[in-house]
Amino acid sequence: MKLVIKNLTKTYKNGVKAIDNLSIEIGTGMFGLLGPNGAGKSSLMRTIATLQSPDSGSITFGDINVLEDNMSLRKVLGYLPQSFGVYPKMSAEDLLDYFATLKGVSNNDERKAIVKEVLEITNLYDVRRKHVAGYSGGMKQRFGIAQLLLNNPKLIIVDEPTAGLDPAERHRFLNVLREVGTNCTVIFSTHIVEDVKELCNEMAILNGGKILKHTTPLEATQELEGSIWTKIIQREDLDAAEASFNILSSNYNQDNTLNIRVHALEKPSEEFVATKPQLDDVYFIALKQDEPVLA
Ligand SMILES: Nc1ncnc2c1ncn2[C@@H]1O[C@H](COP(=O)(O)OP(=O)(O)OP(=O)(O)O)[C@@H](O)[C@H]1O
Repeated sequence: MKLVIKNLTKTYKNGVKAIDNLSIEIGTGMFGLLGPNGAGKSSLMRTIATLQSPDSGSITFGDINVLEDNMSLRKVLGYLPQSFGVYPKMSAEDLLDYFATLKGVSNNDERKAIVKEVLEITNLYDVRRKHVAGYSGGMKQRFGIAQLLLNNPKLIIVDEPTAGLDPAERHRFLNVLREVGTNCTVIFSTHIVEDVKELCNEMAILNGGKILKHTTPLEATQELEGSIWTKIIQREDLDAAEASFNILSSNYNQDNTLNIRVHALEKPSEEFVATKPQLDDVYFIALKQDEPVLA
């Protein structure tokens, strides 16, 4: 089923335009919504999840008119907000059983089966009797996925789920999401480029409430083939290099020199070496091109 968003706009009471005439179509699979803090990712996700209304525009999911028929969308929606709040001192198993009851699964055996299934998918079965309140950050996020799977959603929205997770937990979480996302639409927001690279078959870069680019990670990096260059410079030469070249990023080497990455259609100068484009380059170029031009 396809999610189709047309001309969506949302201005908050304080005058911030968080979504700015945004249009996009998202099909089945893992979709990464990448953008810096304040880009409007949460505003967009809350709007799709029917938790807030836009000022104008339309959203449809398959044949559901999302803005006019909130309830139909909620039946097929699984949503994991940025912060899930405080958990009661209940075991994962009991809490999921409770959530399943709230979601209308009244038959005992049916409830037991679905709770077991979601615990297995999220790799929490072995710790099902532990209190969720005592879970690590990564386990809590996986529990968040377990609860949203209870109603067998067709559209899953997860808002910056990897923020604050250590590398091992992040890896485990992404694996769970990958498995879950094989036959439904998953929209996953993040400011971590690596998340999108590892997980998503399609992506958009969002800034200032607008889609700057809608692409696939593969296409986006292929487009830059032959236009990314690196050079090692002395630390004190960075300002001069910034004035002369279109620097996308710079990394310190152990000897205190810097490795700069530059975007240019032709070799910027003799000492530069061509290098393979990365998804970070795509992200930085999109954001740079969106910067206001100062007079
Ligand atoms: N309820 C609100 N009232 C007023 N302004 C808001 C509200 N929610 C968000 N904003 C503002 O709207 C803009 C977009 O915020 P949003 O949270 O959607 O971005 P984000 O990309 O999710 O960022 P983050 O990663 O920091 O959550 C920001 O300038 C933010 O301060």
